[in-house]
Amino acid sequence: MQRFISSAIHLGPRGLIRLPTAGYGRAAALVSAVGKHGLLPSSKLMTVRLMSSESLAQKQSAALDMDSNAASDRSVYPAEAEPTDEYVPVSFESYTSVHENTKKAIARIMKFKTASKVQDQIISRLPIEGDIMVKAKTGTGKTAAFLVPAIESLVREYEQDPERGQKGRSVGCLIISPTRELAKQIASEAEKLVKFHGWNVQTLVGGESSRAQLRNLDYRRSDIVIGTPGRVLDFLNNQPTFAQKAEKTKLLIFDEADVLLHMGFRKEIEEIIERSPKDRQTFLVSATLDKKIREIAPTVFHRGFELIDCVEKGDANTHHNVKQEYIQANHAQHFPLICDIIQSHIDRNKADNRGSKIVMFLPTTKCADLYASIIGRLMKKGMERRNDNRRQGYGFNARGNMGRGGASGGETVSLTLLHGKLSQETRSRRSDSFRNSPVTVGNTSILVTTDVSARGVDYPDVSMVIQVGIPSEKDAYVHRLGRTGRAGKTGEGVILLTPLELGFLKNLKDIPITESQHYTPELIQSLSKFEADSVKHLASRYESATLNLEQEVIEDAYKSLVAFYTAKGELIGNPRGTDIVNDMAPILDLFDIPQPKLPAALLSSIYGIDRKWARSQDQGNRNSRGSSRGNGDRGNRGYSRNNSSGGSGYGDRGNRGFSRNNSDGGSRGYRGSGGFSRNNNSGGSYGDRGNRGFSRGDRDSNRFNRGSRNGGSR
Ligand SMILES: Nc1ncnc2c1ncn2[C@@H]1O[C@H](COP(=O)(O)OP(=O)(O)OP(=O)(O)O)[C@@H](O)[C@H]1O
Repeated sequence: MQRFISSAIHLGPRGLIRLPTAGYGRAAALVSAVGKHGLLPSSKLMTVRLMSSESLAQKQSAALDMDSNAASDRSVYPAEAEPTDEYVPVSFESYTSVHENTKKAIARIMKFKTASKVQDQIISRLPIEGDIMVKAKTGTGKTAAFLVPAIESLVREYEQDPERGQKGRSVGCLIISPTRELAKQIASEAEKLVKFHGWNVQTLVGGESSRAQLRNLDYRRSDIVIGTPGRVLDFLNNQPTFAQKAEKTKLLIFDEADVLLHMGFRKEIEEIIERSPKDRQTFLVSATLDKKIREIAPTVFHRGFELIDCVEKGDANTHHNVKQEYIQANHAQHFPLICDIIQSHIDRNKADNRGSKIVMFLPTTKCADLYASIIGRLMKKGMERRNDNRRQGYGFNARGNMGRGGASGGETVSLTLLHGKLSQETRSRRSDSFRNSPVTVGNTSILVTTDVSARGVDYPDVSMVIQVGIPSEKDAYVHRLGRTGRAGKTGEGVILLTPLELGFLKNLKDIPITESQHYTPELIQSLSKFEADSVKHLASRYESATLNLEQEVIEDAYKSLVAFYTAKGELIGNPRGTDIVNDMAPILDLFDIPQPKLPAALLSSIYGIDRKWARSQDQGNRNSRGSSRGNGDRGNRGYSRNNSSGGSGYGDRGNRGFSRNNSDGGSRGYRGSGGFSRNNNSGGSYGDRGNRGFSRGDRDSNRFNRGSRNGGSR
């Protein structure tokens, strides 16, 4: 057997497997046998080079099915990285193929001593002649892993033709990045790495003056150009001088390729490739290799490529050094719960003599606005608004005591809001401010954001990621979580899921995430009523934090959530429109806000999901007009499916525990949404909670009653 394998497989340098023309079944057998018989150097990961031009596209595509998402199909794919020995870090100094100027920058400016695994996998192969596809976990140093080879490739090119690098002559290397932030971040790392070469780095991103960018291209060196797909394509099509220079580019790199594709840049990628010279080298870098990548690979690579997969077989795409938990809670329970999660995290870090840096993701910008506003105010104590508060959005600077029960003093909490609806300038400023915030003990920085910050963005030392609700696509969970545990550090990850969102867990089958044992339903309930010791002191702050909230802000957040889940239903098992509206309703209940009219476009999307319900919704919209806030008998709010009695549909809202100025405790307690009754002393408000929890089916007076469905579904 061994002799057979040896003759069929050529071991390339550093354990590269070359599969000449063998069919896939055979190749799989061979590779698996190689693994078993230990013919490969165990410390080296496997990569695949497909040598035959025949059915290249098919083969390349098949080779990529090594991603964990394709686990079920694994048996038919050619090569998988068997678990390898622990990677022993290699010092950058030891790489003989890296130019001294690059090494000097790595040591003096970047201050990296040893290469990360993905960096070693690539740099140790230098010089790389062909195309490569790289897969490695988030935060493992992929940026330098492709920048160093790119620089070395340019060094060789300039040695052969010293005039090539001269001002305005050509674009040395073109890097495509999905977002402006990421492009800037890559540029900043590239600038450091080329410092001692005396080269120049340029960015071509939207939101900035094209004229200035063109001027730079004409009059300055363009050794490394990093751009977003839209702007690069615009220049290729409309700026002949740039097109001419780009046509000479020998190295094309797509960073965060999975993100590019998920953001819908496939056409742009194809066009950029179309406009690039055929004798170029192409690198494609990604944290995940999914179906979309498999589909585009044949277009990106017009010849064989090497797959450098640093995620071993059976390993998740997330880090072992990041503990992941999920907590089931509805929106009405979120605010005190989130404060408790944050404060516990701060306390743990404080015990380790560290500060805290937390990224909190929300599904929509409107939600991010609302959560930043409330969490920012809740986390303060004796906080003064920063002088630059207007610039910082909901930036609060807490000076003074914010420890539990007022125990500790001298702590600082800052909160920054960042999402795609802000101007580029504001985004950049806030992003830098969070990046540079200190993580020394006593300092806590919280970034409240959306998926705009999910991928690629490097905020060093993030100690925790809180995901409130699901991301906009399943792989984004890994990317969001990847903002912590970077560069080998530890981190914590928690995702809050409403009953409906629990369906998202099916997408995380390969991810080591478990339900929180600490946040039991009882604890969540007691937190949500501000009864738990850890949050008691927040009750009055919550009162003032929400007192002047505009109804519109809450309505907008609610509508955005309904729209989001209507569009993303697939991720949570395609729920019915009624289920979505029900699941999101606690956020309205919390603030005692009647059901707002949903925009027509959204209604029609929901019609598509659940026509019958949508008809009643339409009717309800008509009926509910004119209902005003503070109206005791909200009765018929229009969304009730099984609720025929106007009066009991919403009944006496004063009973629901969230009512302002309500002294009539009443008896219903309504849903298990937890809550905080302002000025409401009635114990009866939550009287029957214990039994009802999230029960939907048994709510006789629930406007969104789902009929016979799952009573008590917690
Ligand atoms: N060899 C190294 N030694 C120490 N720190 C490193 C090294 N390489 C990278 N880093 C640091 O690790 C962090 C993550 O690097 P980078 O942003 O390149 O990761 P990534 O794999 O591209 O992440 P993502 O998938 O999220 O984009 C950065 O702060 C970077 O400066």
